Amino acid sequence: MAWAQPQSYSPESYSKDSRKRRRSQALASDGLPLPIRYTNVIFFVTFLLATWHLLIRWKEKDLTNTPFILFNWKDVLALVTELGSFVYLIGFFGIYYVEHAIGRSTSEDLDEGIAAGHQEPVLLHKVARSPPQLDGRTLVDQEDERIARAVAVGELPSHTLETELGDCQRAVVVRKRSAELRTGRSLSGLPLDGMDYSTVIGACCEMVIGHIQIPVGVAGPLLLDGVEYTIPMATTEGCLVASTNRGCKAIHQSGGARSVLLGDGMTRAPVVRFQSAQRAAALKFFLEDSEHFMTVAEEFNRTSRFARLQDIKCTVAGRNLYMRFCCTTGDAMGMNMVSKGVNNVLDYLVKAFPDMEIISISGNYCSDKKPTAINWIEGRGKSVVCEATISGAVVSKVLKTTIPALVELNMLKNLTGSAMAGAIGGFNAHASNIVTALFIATGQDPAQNVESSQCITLMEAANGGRDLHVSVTMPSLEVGTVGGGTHLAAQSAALNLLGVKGANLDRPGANAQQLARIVAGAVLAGELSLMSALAAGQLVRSHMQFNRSNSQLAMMGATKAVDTGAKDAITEPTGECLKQK
Ligand SMILES: CC(C)(COP(=O)([O-])OP(=O)([O-])OC[C@H]1O[C@@H](n2cnc3c(N)ncnc32)[C@H](O)[C@@H]1OP(=O)([O-])[O-])[C@@H](O)C(=O)NCCC(=O)NCCSC(=O)C[C@@](C)(O)CC(=O)[O-]
Ligand SMILES: NC(=O)C1=CN([C@@H]2O[C@H](COP(=O)(O)OP(=O)(O)OC[C@H]3O[C@@H](n4cnc5c(N)ncnc54)[C@H](OP(=O)(O)O)[C@@H]3O)[C@@H](O)[C@H]2O)C=CC1
Repeated sequence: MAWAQPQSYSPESYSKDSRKRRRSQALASDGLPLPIRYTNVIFFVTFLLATWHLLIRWKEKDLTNTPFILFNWKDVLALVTELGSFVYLIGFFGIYYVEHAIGRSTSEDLDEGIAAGHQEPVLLHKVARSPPQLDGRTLVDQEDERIARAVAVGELPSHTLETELGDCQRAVVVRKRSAELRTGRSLSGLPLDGMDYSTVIGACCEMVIGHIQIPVGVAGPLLLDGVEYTIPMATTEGCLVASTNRGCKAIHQSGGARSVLLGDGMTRAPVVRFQSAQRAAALKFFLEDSEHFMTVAEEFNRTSRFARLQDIKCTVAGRNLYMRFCCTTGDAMGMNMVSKGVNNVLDYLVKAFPDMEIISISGNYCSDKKPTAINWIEGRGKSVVCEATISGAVVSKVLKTTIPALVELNMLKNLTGSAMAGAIGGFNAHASNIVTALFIATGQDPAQNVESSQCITLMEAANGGRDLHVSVTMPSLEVGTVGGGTHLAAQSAALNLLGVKGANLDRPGANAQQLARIVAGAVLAGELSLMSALAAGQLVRSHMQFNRSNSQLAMMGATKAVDTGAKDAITEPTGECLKQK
């Protein structure tokens, strides 16, 4: 079996480069969005000038026997400047460099790495104890095969490989091999090459053994709010990209789609318990008081430069209280940010309400990764509505159906059918298809497709029946352009294709909001096309063409042979099975 040659990564060079990069890219503050290296120089020079002026004046007054407390306007200005610069230098310059000189906690390092648009192999910094040994040799000097065997039999913990070897790429090679040895099953189809695993560890995945390939297609151009977008979609469902592409064409030929951002706020809802329902209600009323809200918001906001508390919605169940904190999160999707902020608030609240028992930081009233009515009604992440007016000619020529057929189908399927099924936000044909393909392509959290796909699709005849008005309303689109998997090379390329890569430096949050609009626009295209295919009785035929090709059929034949005969046995020479019985 051909093994990838591990690249060598030096922990020292990582930490030096990253610190330098962070120092050069960090901003002074929200209110002073200049790189910290410039503000440091400006305030340092101002401090020196003011000091120099005051010293000269002091000498003059001494010589002329003028009382020191007689100030002219220049002296007052110099004093104020001196004080201001001093506060800045202590508050920012001092703390910033002291923090970096003494080293920061892993999580803060990670936060800053992400802020700078990079992920760091944070675990690598920690190798500072005596090097681990295997058969009397230091681990790094051992053969990969020997280390893999040690991991396979439990002699060496698998999850410490990155730290012990100080090399993410090599750790992945060794772990993959150890999984083969332990199970006796081949992983030859799982690629190792083509991914920089140092960007994964400490940010996206643990116990890494490779990466999965998902084809990425493009649909479009999608004409949305006057701008053309090429939509990257990662999917294994043949026909999906073709369908979205057709929807984009119909929208484009009808003058484009328009979108409106209705709301923006990520939520986290802890559950706390009291001795009585009365006490639970007391905290609810406390938080509903605007003065208390301001104090709580201060506690929350100090945990991030971007997360800003907007609202707390409380509900009582017996003696338990659920508090749904909602905040803006800049260009990040925001789950870590909102959780960090809520943690701080809980620390504060427990001092004011010592009888409050914190059950969990998440009480499912948030609601993350579950289909719920609260997200559907209140919204979560970005709430977007997107619409288009499709001309009758395009409906018949591009979509191969009629306006009355689409309107009737929408009513009977997306509204009545979904109501009969008891749907929560599932009043659409396949919003999740487009949401998930775009989520995977752009590094979103794929599990959040659950609530992000909540959507109501509406279709009505317009302009006296000559045109079709179509819209999608999506209250819970949870997307970000920084954080999570957005920094990985492939995902970041997809964001770049859409023109929303990374943080928006001029208007923090604008990139993530734009991404949400694009997702809604692509869903509109997908809805139009699938609904048309259903109305025209085209669905099965199109899937036979794009989703069950000849090569697929051949593979299905092969699967039959497997079903009747040999199991998915190992074919690669992976050695004997070392699985512990
Ligand atoms: C497949 C089509 C688009 C053919 O549709 P068509 O109208 O026969 O195709 P056409 O050859 O006349 O081409 C029309 C346009 O479609 C696009 N198009 C056409 N072919 C391609 C292609 N190969 N690659 C890229 N784009 C393609 C392209 O824009 C093209 O214009 P052109 O560029 O030629 O000027 C149509 O039949 C269709 O949309 N079918 C529906 C498929 C679909 O939406 N599948 C989604 C999954 S279904 C599911 O999972 C959810 C479900 C169904 O269970 C949910 C529920 O309960 O409802
Ligand atoms: N903790 C949880 O309960 C859950 C976590 N997740 C996971 O959380 C991750 C996403 O969390 P999320 O909070 O979005 O991301 P991150 O945890 O990656 O946090 C975003 C970081 O980027 C910084 N940042 C820099 N520029 C910006 C900008 N313009 N706007 C916003 N932030 C900026 C933030 O700074 P600052 O430090 O100043 O805020 C913060 O440090 C995903 O991996 C997801 O899978 C998913 C669900 C639940």
